[in-house]
This record gives sequence, C-alpha cells and structure tokens, in this order.
Amino acid sequence: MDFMTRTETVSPYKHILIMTAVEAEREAVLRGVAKAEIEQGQEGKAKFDVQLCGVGPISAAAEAAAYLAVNPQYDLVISAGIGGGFPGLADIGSIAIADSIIAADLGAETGDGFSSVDELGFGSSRIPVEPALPERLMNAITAAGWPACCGPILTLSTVTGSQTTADELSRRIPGAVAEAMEGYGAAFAAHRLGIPVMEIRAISNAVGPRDRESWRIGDALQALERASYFLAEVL
Ligand SMILES: O=C(O)c1cccc(C(=O)CC[C@H]2O[C@@H](n3cnc4c(=O)[nH]cnc43)[C@H](O)[C@@H]2O)c1
Repeated sequence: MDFMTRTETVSPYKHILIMTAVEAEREAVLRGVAKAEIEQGQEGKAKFDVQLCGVGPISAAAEAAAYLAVNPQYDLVISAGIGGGFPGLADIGSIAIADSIIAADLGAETGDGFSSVDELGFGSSRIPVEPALPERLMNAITAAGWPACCGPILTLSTVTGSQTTADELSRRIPGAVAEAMEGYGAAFAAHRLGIPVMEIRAISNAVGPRDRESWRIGDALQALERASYFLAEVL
C-alpha cells in the first residue's frame, strides 16, 4: 500500500496501548504501525502495543483495566477498529476520529424519552480525548488524500439497526460521526487511571437499518491499516 508523504513530529508519547475488539482489526493496526516504523527506522522499539479487548464496552473496560493494572507504563490508550458511520459525516471506507467518546445508551428510558447518566446525576457518559491529537491525525490522513473526519464517537452495547434509532442518536448527540461498541469501555479504564485516550474507527457500514451483507469489512480494515500508519507518524 502506498501511503505517500511523511509528517515529521517529536512525540511526547513513549508507550502507546491500542486495543481492538477482534484479531482482524489487531492485524490491520499492526501492519500500518509496522510500515511506519520501518520507514522511520524505528523497528523493534516496541512503542506500540496492540491488544485484544473483545467485543462490547464491558469486555473492553475489563480487559483494558486488567491489562493496565499489570502494565502501567502507557501514556496513551487508543480504542481502534471498524465502526458504523453516520451517513453524510463518515462514509464507508473513511476514518472517524473521536473528539469525545460517548456512552450513548448509558442512562434510563423515561416517559419523556432517554435520560443520560449525566441527566440522572450518576456520572458522565462523555470521556474527553487527548486535545489536538484528533485534528493532527485527521490532517495527516486528509493531507495524503484519504477521507477522515473528527467528531463524537458513540459507544453502544447494541449495534444500531433501524433508521429510527439512528435519527434519535443524531438528535441526542449532534455531530456524532460514528458508533462502535468498545470505545467508552477502554477509555473509562484508562481515564480512571489518568491516562489520556483516543478512539479511531474505520467505517465498514452506515449507521441505520441492519443490512449485514452491505458491511465492507475488507475496505474498512484497509482504511484501519492506513490510519494506523498515519497514527504512528503523528505520534
Ligand atoms: O467478519 C469479519 O471478518 C470481521 C473482521 C473484523 C471485524 C469484525 C466485526 O464484526 C467486529 C465487530 C466490531 O465492529 C464494530 N462495529 C462495526 N460496525 C458497527 C456499527 O454499526 N455499530 C456498532 N459497532 C460496530 C464494533 O465495535 C464491534 O466490536 C468482523
């Protein structure tokens, strides 16, 4: 894969943990990072550690917390993988980068609709991400001619499967660009330990009516590999 130009940066991040749900995502991230490290002459420096966290926010939180408990050296934790994109904001094959990570179904259904944990007074459904990094990564990707965007990325335990739910999520979280199932879980564990977080999603499908046949997983994994290459350049 030809990724084109290189961005020169001095990085404050020495040990970065990337968590993916499944092995195919892990391998895509490893390929992208390895390509950048070879180009930079940084092979074997073990700056990036890519680990599995399983599918869903509970598994992601438990795996991230368990891993960080015995490996406390990380100064950045990134949830990465494929995800659903909100049409018109994050198209299939593009990269969505979180400017905040939101547990979109953490709350209560009330007579008036959905109330978030924030509204219920039980905590925060939003985890802030490391400032400036999302835009830097987006700029590196788009400068090379590939599509990428920044915005809130939602974490849900249930993949959205109807237009009604997609519309409701867009209404409740204006500007949401993508959804996936692990970001908030991994981010919660890291944030709890004071470690900065990011989330990156390569878009495999549109958020909306369920049509599993239309998921473009191969394209998304290629985009994830590419994004990981630029991530390793930016960081
Ligand atoms: O079947 C495969 O080859 C394959 C390869 C890589 C990943 C998968 C997955 O099914 C991973 C599940 C993973 O995907 C995220 N995801 C993707 N689209 C959505 C969505 O529209 N809404 C929520 N999550 C989505 C999610 O994070 C899952 O962990 C299969």
